[in-house]
Amino acid sequence: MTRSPSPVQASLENNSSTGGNHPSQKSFGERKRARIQSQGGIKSRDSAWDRDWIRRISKELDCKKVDSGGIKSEDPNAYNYIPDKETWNALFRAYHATVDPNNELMSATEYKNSWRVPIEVKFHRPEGRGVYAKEFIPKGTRVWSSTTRNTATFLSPQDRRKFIQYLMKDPKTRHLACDVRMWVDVMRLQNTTNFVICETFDEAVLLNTVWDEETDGDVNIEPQSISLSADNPDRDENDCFGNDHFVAIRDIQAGEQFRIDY
Ligand SMILES: C[S@@+](CC[C@H](N)C(=O)[O-])C[C@H]1O[C@@H](n2cnc3c(N)ncnc32)[C@H](O)[C@@H]1O
Repeated sequence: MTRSPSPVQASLENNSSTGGNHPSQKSFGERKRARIQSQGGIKSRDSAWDRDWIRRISKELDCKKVDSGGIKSEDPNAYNYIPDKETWNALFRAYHATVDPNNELMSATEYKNSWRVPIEVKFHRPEGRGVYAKEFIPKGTRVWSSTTRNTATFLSPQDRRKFIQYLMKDPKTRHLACDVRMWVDVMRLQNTTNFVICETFDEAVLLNTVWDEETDGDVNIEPQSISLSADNPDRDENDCFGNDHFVAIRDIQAGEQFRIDY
C-alpha cells in the first residue's frame, strides 16, 4: 500500500532552500541525503562526541558553573536564564556563519515554533530548565514535530568546533557554548557505520529525563519517527531526520513537566 506523505513529511519535502517545488528540482531533504551519502559522515561515535576538545573548552569557559542549569553556580541568578527566540536565532546564525556551505545541512535560517501544544519553559532545581504543559494533553497527542527545520547536522567534529568557537568569541553568546554541549546528540546514519552530530535549536533540547527507576512513571512523552515507519523500516538508529514527533504516552496534566527517556 502506498502511504500518502504525512503533513510533516510534506513540509520536509517542501522545505527547499531554493524555495521551489518544481519536479526537476531536488527537495532539500533529497539534497541533504545525497550530501550525507557522498560525505560519508564521521567514522566513529567517539570522534563525533569529540570529548577531549569539549573537555578543554569546558575548562576554558568554566562550564561547571552552568552544568545542570546552574545548580553548581554560586550565584543563584547566574545561567538560570530562559532561552528565547533570540537565543535560538543566535544558534542559527552561528551555524550558517561557520559551517562550510558544502557541509551545510540546514535549510531554515531562523527559529520557527515546532510545538503543537502550548508550553512554558521554567527553571527548577535540580534539573535546570524544563518544558511544561500549559494545558491538559490527552494521551496520543503529538506535542512536538521536528520537520528537521530547527535541527542542525554537523558532518564533522571540526565543523562543530567552528560553530562553538564562533559562539565563544562574542560576549553575548559565550555562555551558549556551554549550553550547546548539553543540547547535542550523536546519531548513526541509516544503513552505515558512520555518525553525524545533531543540534536542535529549539525548546526540545530543554526536555529533561528521569534519573531513577522510581520516577519512571514520570516519563510522559516519547519519540516517534515517521521515517522509521514510512520509508526506512529497517533502520535501527535515527540520523537527524529521526524523532520527528514527540507523542504523549499518557494523559498529561496542565502544569506537568514533559519528560522523555534518554
Ligand atoms: C538535554 S539537557 C535538558 C535541559 C537542561 N535542564 C537545561 O537547563 O538546559 C540535559 C541536562 O539536563 C539535566 N537533567 C535532565 N534530567 C535531569 C534529572 N532528572 N535530574 C537532574 N538533572 C537532569 C542534566 O544536567 C542533563 O545533562
